[in-house]
Amino acid sequence: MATAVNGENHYDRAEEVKRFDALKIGVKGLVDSGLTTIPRFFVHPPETLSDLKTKPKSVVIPTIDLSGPRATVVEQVAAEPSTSSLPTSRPTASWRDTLQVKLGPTPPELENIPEVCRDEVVEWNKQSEALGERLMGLLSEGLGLDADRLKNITCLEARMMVGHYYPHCPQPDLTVGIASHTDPGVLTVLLQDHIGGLHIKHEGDWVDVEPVHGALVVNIGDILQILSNDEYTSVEHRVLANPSREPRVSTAVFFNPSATEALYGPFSELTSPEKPPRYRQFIHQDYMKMFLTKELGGKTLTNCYRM
Ligand SMILES: O=C(O)CCC(=O)C(=O)O
Ligand SMILES: [Fe+2]
Repeated sequence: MATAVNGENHYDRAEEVKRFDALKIGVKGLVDSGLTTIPRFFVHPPETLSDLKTKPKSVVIPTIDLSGPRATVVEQVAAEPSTSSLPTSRPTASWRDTLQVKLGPTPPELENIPEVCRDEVVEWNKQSEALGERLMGLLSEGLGLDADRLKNITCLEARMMVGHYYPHCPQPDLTVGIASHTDPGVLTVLLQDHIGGLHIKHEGDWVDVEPVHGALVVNIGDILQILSNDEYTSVEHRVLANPSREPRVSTAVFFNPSATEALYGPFSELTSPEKPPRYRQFIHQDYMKMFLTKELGGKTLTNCYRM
């Protein structure tokens, strides 16, 4: 809504967002209503939009075959390229709808899941739990630690599944599907469909993560970067607003520690006088509170605890 203040157009963004939320139609509802221009509160600032038009660099993102010999897989996992630049948080509206389901150690609460995909959610919960355990074993071994090291500090126990729906965006140059961020947890297992639009930052450039049929995308999160004392680096990523007529759907399973009152910091086995810890220790629930209340003042979680 535009109201005249001192003869100038005053835009009350918070009020507009509130009115949109109250409609409870989501972005899909807007698109279904035949909208051809996007509401102003979805328009991102020029600093976000300027590099959307730069063609992403073509870099082959390695696909690791988990059925290969264990030592080879560990080597491949440990040698993964890391990103060098760090994002700032810019909380702005995104052109997508989401559905969140809390997973293990308790089973998903079925009443929150639309009936049409309950069986799939329950099955993917099982599969992703097993996959998460395998990946954490490989990532632990990649650090030269016991395969159970991450599991033993509860990194498998608090999982969250998020379903993203990115409908067609009539003005994809003015907004984003998800703004640039790093995932705050230990790791994320992402299943994307064939539409595309996911970018990661690699050596300062945006790189397109082209969908590979039958492959999952695994993101290192901020906690794993801290635990590994920077041996692994959390990956900055974003999703473009979807220009295609066909909606894009993705499912992310986030792995987080369940020991909310425990202290986390770089693994002591990885630090020494020559390799001092690069991060302060923190209590996990303080960390999550900072993430959820966005008290980061434009910093990433890794930057907050970096010494
Ligand atoms: O939809 C995607 O491909 C990415 C989703 C994502 O980055 C997230 O949920 O944190
Ligand atoms: Fe993410």
